[in-house]
Amino acid sequence: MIEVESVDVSLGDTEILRDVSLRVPAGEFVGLVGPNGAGKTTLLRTVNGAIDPDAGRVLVDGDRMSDLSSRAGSRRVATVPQDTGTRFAFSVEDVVAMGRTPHRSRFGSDDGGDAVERALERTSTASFRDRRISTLSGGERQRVFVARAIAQEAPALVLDEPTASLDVNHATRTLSLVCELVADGRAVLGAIHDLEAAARFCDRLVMLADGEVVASGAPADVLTADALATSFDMESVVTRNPVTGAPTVTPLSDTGDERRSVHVLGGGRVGAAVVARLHAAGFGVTAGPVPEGDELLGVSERLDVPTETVPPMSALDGSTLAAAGERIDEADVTVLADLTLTPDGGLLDLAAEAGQTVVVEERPLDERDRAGTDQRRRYERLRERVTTSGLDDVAATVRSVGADAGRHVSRRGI
Ligand SMILES: Nc1ncnc2c1ncn2[C@@H]1O[C@H](COP(=O)(O)OP(=O)(O)OP(=O)(O)O)[C@@H](O)[C@H]1O
Repeated sequence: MIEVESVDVSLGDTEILRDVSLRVPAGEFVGLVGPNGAGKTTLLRTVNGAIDPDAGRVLVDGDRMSDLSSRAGSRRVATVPQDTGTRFAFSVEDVVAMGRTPHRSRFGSDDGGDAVERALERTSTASFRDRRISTLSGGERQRVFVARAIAQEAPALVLDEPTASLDVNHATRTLSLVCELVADGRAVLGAIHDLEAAARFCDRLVMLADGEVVASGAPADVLTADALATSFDMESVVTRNPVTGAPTVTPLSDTGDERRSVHVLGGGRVGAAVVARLHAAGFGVTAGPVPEGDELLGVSERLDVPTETVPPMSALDGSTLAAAGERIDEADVTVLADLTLTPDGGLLDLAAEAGQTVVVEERPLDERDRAGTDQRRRYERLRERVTTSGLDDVAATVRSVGADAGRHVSRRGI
């Protein structure tokens, strides 16, 4: 168990960490996220005993790190550093064997058995065991340092950007391996820049900004658009990864000059993505009507996109339809974003009045179970009328919604 209690750290004249507290119980993987310069590396170096805090304390398995000798400290905490560059011409096997140093007696004996062998196997580095570490690629070298940390057999592990130089396959394998080490009962604290990977593999996240903990808890509670805006100074949309269920952060670029105006009819996941894309691309966006609680509303509130709402499950009344109709009239283009076919067809009537229209669908129409035959026919007729001329910029922007999510985007519509 790693316990960080009200730690302050200054380096030179600069205060780097302020009143930082966190706990990593055995069997838990806690991810440290935050912008460059937030103090993640400094915190990890305080946890592994390389830096003594000016105030507060770090305990590992109940003992204060600053009270332990460096040998005893290394038996408690193993580290995978951010910079794995080395000037020395050690072999891979030598580097992994260094993990055993804190376990060796004064006479050089080590009762760790085949710990080095097992670490080489687990990290798939055995095949280049005799190579000089300096001849490996950055990613291969990083795996060797993970192997060294495994060979160290310490109950706590700190990782500073363990996947920074790894390709997507090795990054996933390395983090899966870290999860196995956690399942074995280790306490792991890792700084991870890749927010999606952090959300997927970590049990909890701690967000650090400007030397302070600004959020901590389950990944979905920490990776909110608000917290990301405050800490990383960026607008983003947070959705769920359809495969892993973990939060996915999509940073939005600066909007620049406003382009043409677009009204988005529809909602849900596709509608939310369409609004975010169009807004990011600089279109003047309006949306609605959508039921309160719709996924689109979360995005439009975040981005200040004017959006009509109706109570959930209620029929669309005349004034709501009239207000939405006005928005459509004012817009240059209307996007039907996975339009739900409401029984009363109110949205279809609105869409039918729209001038230039782009259709984005999550599923082909014939898979829609909620649509009655009449609505389907009207929707099909609507699609027949969809214009494509002059829509290139809007269509290109929303087409990527379909491509990104691997979904169907109506060819006829765009
Ligand atoms: N020895 C030092 N003396 C003074 N300031 C330092 C020293 N080492 C680091 N800093 C500063 O402390 C701050 C935190 O650095 P740290 O490396 O801990 O951040 P980080 O969150 O790990 O950043 P990154 O994501 O870029 O790796 C930075 O502003 C850095 O410039």
